[in-house]
Amino acid sequence: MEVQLLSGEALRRQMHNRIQELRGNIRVFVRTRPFLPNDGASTASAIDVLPDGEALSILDTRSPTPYEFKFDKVFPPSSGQDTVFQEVADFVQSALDGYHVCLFSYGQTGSGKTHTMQGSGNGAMRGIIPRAVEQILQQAQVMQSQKWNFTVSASFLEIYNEDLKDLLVSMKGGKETSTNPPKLSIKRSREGKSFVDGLSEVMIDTREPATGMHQLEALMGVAARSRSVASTKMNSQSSRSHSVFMLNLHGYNEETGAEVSGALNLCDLAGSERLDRSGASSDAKRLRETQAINKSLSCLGDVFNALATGASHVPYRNSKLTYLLQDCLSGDGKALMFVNLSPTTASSNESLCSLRFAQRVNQVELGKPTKHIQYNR
Ligand SMILES: Nc1ncnc2c1ncn2[C@@H]1O[C@H](COP(=O)(O)OP(=O)(O)OP(=O)(O)O)[C@@H](O)[C@H]1O
Repeated sequence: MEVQLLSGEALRRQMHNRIQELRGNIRVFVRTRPFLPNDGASTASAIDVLPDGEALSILDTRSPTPYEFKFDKVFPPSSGQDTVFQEVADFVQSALDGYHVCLFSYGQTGSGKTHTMQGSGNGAMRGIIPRAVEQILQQAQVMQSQKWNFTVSASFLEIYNEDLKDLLVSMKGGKETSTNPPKLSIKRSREGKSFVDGLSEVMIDTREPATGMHQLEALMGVAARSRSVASTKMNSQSSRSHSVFMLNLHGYNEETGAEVSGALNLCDLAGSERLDRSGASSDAKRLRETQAINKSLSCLGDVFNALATGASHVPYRNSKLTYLLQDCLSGDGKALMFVNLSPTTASSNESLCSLRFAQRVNQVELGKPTKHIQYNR
C-alpha cells in the first residue's frame, strides 16, 4: 500500500505540472479593487469585468469607445481573498514539487497590490503570503506520511532606489535587535542560480503548521517595521520600494532518497504611476525614488519584451529586480503576474498603462520549466 501511495503521489505531481505547462508558465491575472471612501463622490466604475471572468472593458476619458482586454483570469471587485487564493494555490503547490515560482503584483499606488499579496489581520482579509505559507506547511505535514521531510526557510527583502535591504536582519540570532542592515548584493551560485549574499534566512517549523504560522506572523511584523514608507498625494502609506518575500523549500524522501528543492518568491512591486500624478516631481528625494521605480519596472518590461520576441539576449542584469528574479523568469521557472486596478475614472489612464504592460507579459511563452529533483538511490 505504501508503494502504491508513493507512486500515486508521483503521478499526481506529474499530472499537476503537465496541466501547468499546458496553461503556460507565465500567467496574468487582473484584479479590480472595490471603491473606497476616499475615492471621491462618483462610484461609476471605469472598468467592467465581462461575465466569462477572463476579459474586461475599460473606459478612458480620451477615447469614445471602451478598450477590451483578455487575460488568464479577471477578478471583479467582489472577489474576496479566498477566491483569489484558490486560483493561485496550484502555483504555490509547484514550489513544493521542486519548481522556482514567482508571483508578483503590479499596478499604481493604492490599487490593491499589498492587499493582494499580504492582506491584513488573521482572518478572511489575509492575502497570498500567509495563505501560501499555510498551504505549504499543511501539505508538508501531509507528505510526512509519504516519508517526505521538508525544511522551509523564509527571507524578506526590499529593493529601494536599486539598493537591497534585508528586512529580517534584526532577527539574526533568533532575537529582534536594532542592527543596521548591511548593503547586499546579488550573486550567481556555481550552479548558475541567483542568490543574495548575506541575506537572513529564518527557519519555519514544518512539523506543526500552527507553530510555523506564528513564526511567520512574527517575521512579517519585523519586516513591516523595517520597510521604508513615505507619503504621496495618492496614498499616505505608499510603499516606494519593491518587496520580495522568499521561501526556500527543500524536501528529502527517506524511502526513495529523492530530493526536491523549490522556491516561492512573492513580490509586491512599488507603485507604477508616472511622475506627474504622484506629485513627486517637486521633491528631489521623491523624484529619485520614482525614477528608480520607473527604471526597474521598465527593465521588467524589457525582459518580458525580449522573452516575447525570442531575443538572443535578455537584459536581466539591467535592474536588481530582474536579476534577482532571473531564475523564475528565464524559462526555468514559473511566473504569475497580478495586475491591480483602481476602478475610478480618474485612474483609468494609469489602469490602461498597466493593462498594456500586462498584455505584453501575456504574450511571453517561457520554455519548459525545470523541476529541481534529484534521485540519490
Ligand atoms: N480587493 C480589495 N478589497 C477591499 N479593500 C481593498 C482591496 N484592494 C485594496 N483595498 C484597500 O485599498 C487600500 C490601498 O490598497 P493597497 O495598500 O493594497 O494598495 P497598493 O497598490 O499596495 O499601494 P502602494 O503602491 O502604495 O503600496 C487599502 O486600504 C486596502 O485595504
